[in-house]
Amino acid sequence: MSPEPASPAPDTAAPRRLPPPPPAELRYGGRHAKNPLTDASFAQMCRRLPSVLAQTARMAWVIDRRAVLLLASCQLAIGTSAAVLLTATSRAMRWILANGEVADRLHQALPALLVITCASAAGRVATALSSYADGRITPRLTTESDCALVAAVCRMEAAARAEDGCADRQEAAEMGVVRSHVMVQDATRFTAAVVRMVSASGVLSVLHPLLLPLLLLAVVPAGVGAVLHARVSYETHYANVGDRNVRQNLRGWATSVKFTDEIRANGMTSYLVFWYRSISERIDARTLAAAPKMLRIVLVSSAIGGIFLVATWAGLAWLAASGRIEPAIAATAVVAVQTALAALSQLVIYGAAMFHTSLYLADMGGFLDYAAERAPSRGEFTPSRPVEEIRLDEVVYRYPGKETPAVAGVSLTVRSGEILAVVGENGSGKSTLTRLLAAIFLADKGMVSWNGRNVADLDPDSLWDLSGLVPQNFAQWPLSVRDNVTLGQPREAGDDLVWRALEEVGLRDAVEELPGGLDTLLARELWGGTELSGGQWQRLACARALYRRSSLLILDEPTSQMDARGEHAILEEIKTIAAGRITIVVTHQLVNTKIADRIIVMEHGRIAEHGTYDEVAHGGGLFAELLALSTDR
Ligand SMILES: Nc1ncnc2c1ncn2[C@@H]1O[C@H](COP(=O)(O)OP(=O)(O)OP(=O)(O)O)[C@@H](O)[C@H]1O
Repeated sequence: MSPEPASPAPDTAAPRRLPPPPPAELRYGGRHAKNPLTDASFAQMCRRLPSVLAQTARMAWVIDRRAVLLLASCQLAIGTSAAVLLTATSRAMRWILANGEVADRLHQALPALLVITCASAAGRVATALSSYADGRITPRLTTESDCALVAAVCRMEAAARAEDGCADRQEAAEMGVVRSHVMVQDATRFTAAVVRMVSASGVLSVLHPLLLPLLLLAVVPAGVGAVLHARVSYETHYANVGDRNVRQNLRGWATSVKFTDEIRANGMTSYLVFWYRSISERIDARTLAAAPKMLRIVLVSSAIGGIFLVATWAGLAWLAASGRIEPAIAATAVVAVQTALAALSQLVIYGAAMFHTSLYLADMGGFLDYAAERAPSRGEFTPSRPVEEIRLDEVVYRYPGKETPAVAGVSLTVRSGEILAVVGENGSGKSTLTRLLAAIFLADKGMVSWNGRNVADLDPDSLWDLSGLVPQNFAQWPLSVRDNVTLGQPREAGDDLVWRALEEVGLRDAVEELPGGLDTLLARELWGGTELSGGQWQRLACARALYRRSSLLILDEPTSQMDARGEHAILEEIKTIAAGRITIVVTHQLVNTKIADRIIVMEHGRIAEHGTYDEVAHGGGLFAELLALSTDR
């Protein structure tokens, strides 16, 4: 007897591990937008400040006019109190430094001292009121910017979101929202500094014309330094946009409860931590590389400013020592120089901050314009109800950046009451076809029409009012069960319709068992939330589409996670309600296509076969081959 052939030994030796690959290098700079700093000169940057101020004022004015008026009055009060304070100081000094009895001199100086006290108090009150006004504007300003950004992204054409660089632009725009937290505060402090500086300079010029130019020379280098500093900082930010976008995305995935199992059971934790750290360190490296440059800017500008400041004090000492100004005037000049110096420093700091903010606001404004240009610019016709017929004529659609079209010349007509099944191998264009049928994408070539009218001429909101879609990757909204079904569009019949939709997908019992019934929050990661199983979530996604009772119902792999009972229930329901609507079912479960009146088989973006179940199952083509493979076990 010949020996049994030895079966191959199981491969028990663990393959040698290699170090994980570093995260891909992503660069935003220059490819998708122009760095605004490339050609910006210092003068151009300074010229930008009034427009930033005006932009801030305009944005704030829309939000709270009274608070803006209060802010403006406070700035005026702060400036006036500074001027009054300096003038009164000069008067008080004259008496205090005069000859005579101390009591007499103090008595004479008393009115001026009282004015100083009142001016200081008024200045403080105005400062307090101005931060109150800022507190009234800033939160709403940030909310407005944030909401504008979210709305712009939500309203863009779906196809535009796939454009190269769209996500990076969006990430850059997010920084504009972050900076809107400080823009009013920076603008307020900047204008307060301007007003205070003007008052102090006025007083100083009156005291001696030489003092002001010297003082300006002391602060201008700091101003140039601060703006150059902001420029380097923004350049670093700009270089980091791409990496920050990816990091932010990966952070969401790595820390989401939804992927906990996959990350752990596939041993991915260390890689994710390594990946996150690597990309963070790369961002840090760019930031740190800019630090010596920033240090040089600060040191050089401070040194030049310091030399001029010493010259200012020396000049003042010389004027006093040579008797060119009285000691009382010299004493006032000391206070005025200090005041003007502090105001100028603030002016420089907040001017640079505003300039810095203006760069981020420009990114945000740029993105909002970009998104507005990509908002649906379709016609305004309202589609006639119900949708009786959808027709595709030689429709072609290619994703941005792809060589070949995902749908490459499809002609098709579907009518109300019909169930159309779409099958085909992965990547053959089934989901893209459903996006074209639902007018989520507009055809690059050819035409999709609803009831004879080109979908490009129809108002998208009224059009989508007539459709219901269960996509392949449906959302698991962190909302209550009720809101997950109604998607924020409750009907007059109230919860009855919600329960009916849940019943139709066989989810009623499970929802009744939830602690809060329809009110249960479906988000385990949120306090008080609970979670459904994968199949239950899919049933809920189907319930959403059924609840809409729409003229067009599209189900893309609606039962892939369901048990046989759930799948059967849903297919039965689809058949029951098919009479009043167009139903499109995309599926890889070929047996499920038996419920369809017609089947189309997609291959490389085209319809390869087309007919009833019996016709395609026995046609000897791709469908028959796939069917045979699905039963070959
Ligand atoms: N957002 C996108 N951006 C770029 N290309 C895309 C995008 N979505 C799909 N594609 C490409 O379009 C082609 C068709 O994809 P589609 O999702 O329509 O296929 P499908 O038949 O639904 O596949 P599956 O059975 O895997 O769901 C594929 O080559 C795919 O890579």
